[in-house]
Amino acid sequence: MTIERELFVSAPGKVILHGEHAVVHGKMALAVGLNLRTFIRMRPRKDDTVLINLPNIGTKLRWDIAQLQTLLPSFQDDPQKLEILKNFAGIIEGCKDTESLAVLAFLYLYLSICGRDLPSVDIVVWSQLPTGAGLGSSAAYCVCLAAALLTYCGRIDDPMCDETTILRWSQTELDLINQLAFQGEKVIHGNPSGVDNAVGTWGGALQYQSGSITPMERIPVLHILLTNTKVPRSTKVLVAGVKEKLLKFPDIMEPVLSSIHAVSQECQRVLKEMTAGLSMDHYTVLEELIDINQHHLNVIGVGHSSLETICQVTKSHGLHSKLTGAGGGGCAITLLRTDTDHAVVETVKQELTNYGFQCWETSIGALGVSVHLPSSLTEDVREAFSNL
Ligand SMILES: Nc1ncnc2c1ncn2[C@@H]1O[C@H](COP(=O)(O)OP(=O)(O)O)[C@@H](O)[C@H]1O
Ligand SMILES: C[C@@](O)(CCOP(=O)(O)O)CC(=O)O
Ligand SMILES: [Mg+2]
Repeated sequence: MTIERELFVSAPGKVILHGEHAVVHGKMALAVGLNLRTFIRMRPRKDDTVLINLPNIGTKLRWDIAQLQTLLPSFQDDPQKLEILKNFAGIIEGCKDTESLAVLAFLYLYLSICGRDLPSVDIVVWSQLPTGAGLGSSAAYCVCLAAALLTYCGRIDDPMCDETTILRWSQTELDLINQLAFQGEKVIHGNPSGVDNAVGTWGGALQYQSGSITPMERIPVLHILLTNTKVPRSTKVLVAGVKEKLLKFPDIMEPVLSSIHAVSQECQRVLKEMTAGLSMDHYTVLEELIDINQHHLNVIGVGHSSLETICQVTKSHGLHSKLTGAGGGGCAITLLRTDTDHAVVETVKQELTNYGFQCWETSIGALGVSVHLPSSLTEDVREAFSNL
């Protein structure tokens, strides 16, 4: 039974503190939810069509449910036949970004495997996250779609059972959302580790390794400067490049990935120690780990001159930075100490902005995937959706 009301769902972006790329090869990553979110609004329709509006990638189109159903036989044979979905998503509208629509088609058709009818709905996805910048926009998109579609078709409960503001699902339901979102990430990334959709689902801070998710119950409030180089890049291409290098130089690359794993472990130990009593020595270790990991990420081939500029500018002011996410451009994080002079931060932000980068201060840790009452949405989100 599909729900017959407007549904608002959101999921956070993420910052990987340590472990990007190594986590694809079975090492540990530490990742935290980011207070920039992706939102999906789903409204019932009665005309057997699906209206899709994805303003962040400039895509707006309509599918007939009947068109989707023509894909079912081949999809049910082998859901991994993603080319069918990409062709469907691409040819129908000549859309430049078929991955997003292929994810949508994939998740829609997955509902049929659950024995659910394909609902006729109006879907709008709008994000506060820059896409393709290393902040997990793809995962936030997949988590929102998975949660909204599973709720809409009644596969998981509608948490909006009473009129409170932000509600969430049970652990079992969150597991299902995460698994389906991971399938969506495979369409976009090709070979994702699953860390991004895990953080999008559960939020907070977590340790991730080979599918095992360990929430980091208590971590200190870390302030970071997030800088977007605005250099576009594709996570899928970068992940494939690291795999190629690993196959070409296994004896050289494996020790580097193992060292990144050790950096993640040491960072986790220090963060835990900080919750028992914070000292400036802790920050010194965190800064050393950032420098070591950034060096390793350059060695495995995912650095970029724009990221090096961020490292040099911040280092000239005594701050330490590393890329976050797939690298090759996108975003970097800079650790701000509790005793970092605000004037220094402002100077650094100005210098980085002069390079054309976008900077914003934030703190780590954000709520995972959530349902919202329209009245509980913040003004900027309400304003964005009012025009869509
Ligand atoms: N809000 C959105 N609407 C539609 N598609 C999105 C959105 N956010 C992300 N995507 C999809 O995810 C892709 C970016 O994923 P990726 O390369 O992994 O970068 P990121 O670091 O942002 O996760 C986009 O090209 C698009 O296909
Ligand atoms: C590079 C990687 O470790 C993180 C990718 O993050 P993003 O898509 O750039 O936000 C890939 C993965 O873990 O799936
Ligand atoms: Mg991604």
